[in-house]
Amino acid sequence: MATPNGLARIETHTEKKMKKHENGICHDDSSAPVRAQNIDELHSMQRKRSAPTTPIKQPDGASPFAAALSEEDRRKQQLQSISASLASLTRETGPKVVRGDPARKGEAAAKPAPVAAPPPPQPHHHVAPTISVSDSSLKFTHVLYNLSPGELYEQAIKYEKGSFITATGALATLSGAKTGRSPRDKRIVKDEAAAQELWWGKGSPNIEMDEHTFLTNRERAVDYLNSLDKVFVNDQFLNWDPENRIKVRIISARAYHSLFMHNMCIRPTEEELEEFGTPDFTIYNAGQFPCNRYTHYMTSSTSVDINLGRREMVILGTQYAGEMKKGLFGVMHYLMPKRKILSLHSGCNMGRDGDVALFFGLSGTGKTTLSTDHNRLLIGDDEHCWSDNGVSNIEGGCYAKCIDLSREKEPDIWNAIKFGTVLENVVFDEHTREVDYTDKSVTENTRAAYPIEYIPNAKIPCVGPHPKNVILLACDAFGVLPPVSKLNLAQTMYHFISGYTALVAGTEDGIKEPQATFSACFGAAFIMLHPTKYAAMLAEKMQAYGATGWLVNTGWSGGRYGVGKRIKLPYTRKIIDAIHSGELLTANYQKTEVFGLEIPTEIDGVPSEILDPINTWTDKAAYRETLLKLAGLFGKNFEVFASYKIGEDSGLTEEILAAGPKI
Ligand SMILES: Nc1ncnc2c1ncn2[C@@H]1O[C@H](COP(=O)(O)OP(=O)(O)O)[C@@H](O)[C@H]1O
Ligand SMILES: C=C(OP(=O)(O)O)C(=O)O
Ligand SMILES: [Ca+2]
Ligand SMILES: [Mn+2]
Repeated sequence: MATPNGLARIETHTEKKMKKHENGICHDDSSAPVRAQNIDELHSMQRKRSAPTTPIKQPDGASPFAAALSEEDRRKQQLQSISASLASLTRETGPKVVRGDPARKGEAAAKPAPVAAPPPPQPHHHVAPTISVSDSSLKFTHVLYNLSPGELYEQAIKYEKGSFITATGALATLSGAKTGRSPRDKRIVKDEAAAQELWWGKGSPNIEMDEHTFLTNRERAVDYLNSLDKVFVNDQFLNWDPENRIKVRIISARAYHSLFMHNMCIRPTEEELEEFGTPDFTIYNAGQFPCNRYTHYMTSSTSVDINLGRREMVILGTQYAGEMKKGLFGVMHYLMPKRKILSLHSGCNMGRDGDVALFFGLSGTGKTTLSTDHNRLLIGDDEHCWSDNGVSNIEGGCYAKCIDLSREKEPDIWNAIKFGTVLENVVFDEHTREVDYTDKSVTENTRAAYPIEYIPNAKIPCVGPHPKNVILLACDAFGVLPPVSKLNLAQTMYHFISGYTALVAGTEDGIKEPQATFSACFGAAFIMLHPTKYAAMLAEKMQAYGATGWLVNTGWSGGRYGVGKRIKLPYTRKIIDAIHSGELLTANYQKTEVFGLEIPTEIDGVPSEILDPINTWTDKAAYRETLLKLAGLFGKNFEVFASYKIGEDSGLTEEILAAGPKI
């Protein structure tokens, strides 16, 4: 049979099966037609109704009817709890919250609003008189509760400008004007307890604010969130140690923030969600809305406020998602030491034989990169606890830097950037959606946030035995620290308290060039107590469990920044391999001048000449001068710690003081 253009007509498989009816019309009745009467009905068939969030536990003999009621009660309780979280402190009730997407009309919104719970007790007298009626009590706030990544993708793409799906399925988004943390805008309420317990004053990250100002900002955030059609609520956990798990609630305005925390915190199972109850800590993220400069203490339009007494954190004026995860980390730095548990700004992994290593270091020094090791099990990349039971990850995800990311050098991180992953501030091809990881147009601090199970050899649950190696990472922009040194306990403490690195551009707002920084405990921005408190706990644990300390320079070699080059990642990996395997424990060592560091003379797979940095510098006089300059900076930085005792043992304090560089 020929068609008008002369080509033979192709007979399809279906045509063959078609039967000719009497009236001569063809029907393809090989499959039953859809049962929908119209398009709306067809669309409604596409989505299967979720089973109740939790399987209903039925006590013996209870009727299924009673069980169904309790499921409804449970949902009502959940909404009441969220309504209470969102309650203004100056109005009588919380907002009318309903579950579901306001865009999906006829579902949740049609139902009467549940009774709002009363706000939490008001501890302070300076709260304004109660006004019982306002416009906000006439509207509904839709709650999008613990949405799945698919649902959050759709919310982001529909409603948040700058949200796109990349070629590998990640959700690319923009964090707005802030592309890094704002440590100078982080404030802690200095109430009586906090005044006594926390570290205040010179060197401390804790900038004070009073309770009244906190409540002013909290009200600003709550009013902003309640003025929206919908808010996202995440109920999740922190800390894989079941005895010390913390329940967190994150209330945010953006699907981006909800998906970020979905990835970064521990995701509850349906059963765990059923028993969630009241959160231990709540974040109000109103990051798109600024704080008010007329408010006392406010010095910019950004404020990240923590109130330990109220167990709340308020974010105004920054959408950088890292504020949430690092804010909670600060809270853990307060809560855990109270329970004699050491909180650590470190990555952590474990060998197949159960040998655990910690990787301390400031932003950009390699915690995420080096703890993600194809030959070892990943426990976590950034935040851990060390208790009498061993180590546990605080988080449920990783937050990797993506600048210059390559498939060859970091295959596991590369492959984790897929459906579900949040990609912040990256640049991609408009059409192919291929990401250009070298592009710094938006920021140098481009990031990927993914659930830890996206790393193929993640250790789930993320816990492990006591660490064998404690690796201190420093990205030395001066290029004078050796690629690796073995430390005795006093040296480990000296370098832990010093927390030296070159702060790499981007992660903190306003830093454009690497610069030398000292950050106590490799995380001064997050610690709450005096650094010596954490140092004493670390010393005690390292001694008790016989861990060895190492100092690894992941920074420059052959000259300072601008002259030398960053040590090649494959060499650093070989060094780390030699630490894990035990090879470096038995190597030959020599001692460096000034810093008095023990450096190995040989490591498998690493050129021996780079092990002593002096060999890599052509200008030896410049090397010595730079070495002395850095030693001077260390000495000056340590002065403030010289008057503190570390632990019960004054002998250790003396040793630590003596473990620094000699000029
Ligand atoms: N020798 C090296 N060791 C570790 N990281 C390196 C090295 N050279 C370059 N890098 C890069 O430095 C960055 C380290 O960042 P990351 O691991 O995210 O740090 P952190 O988790 O401590 O903030 C990565 O982008 C990594 O590719
Ligand atoms: C998110 C951060 O972590 P890091 O850079 O240590 O990975 C940060 O410091 O903002
Ligand atoms: Ca990291
Ligand atoms: Mn970190």
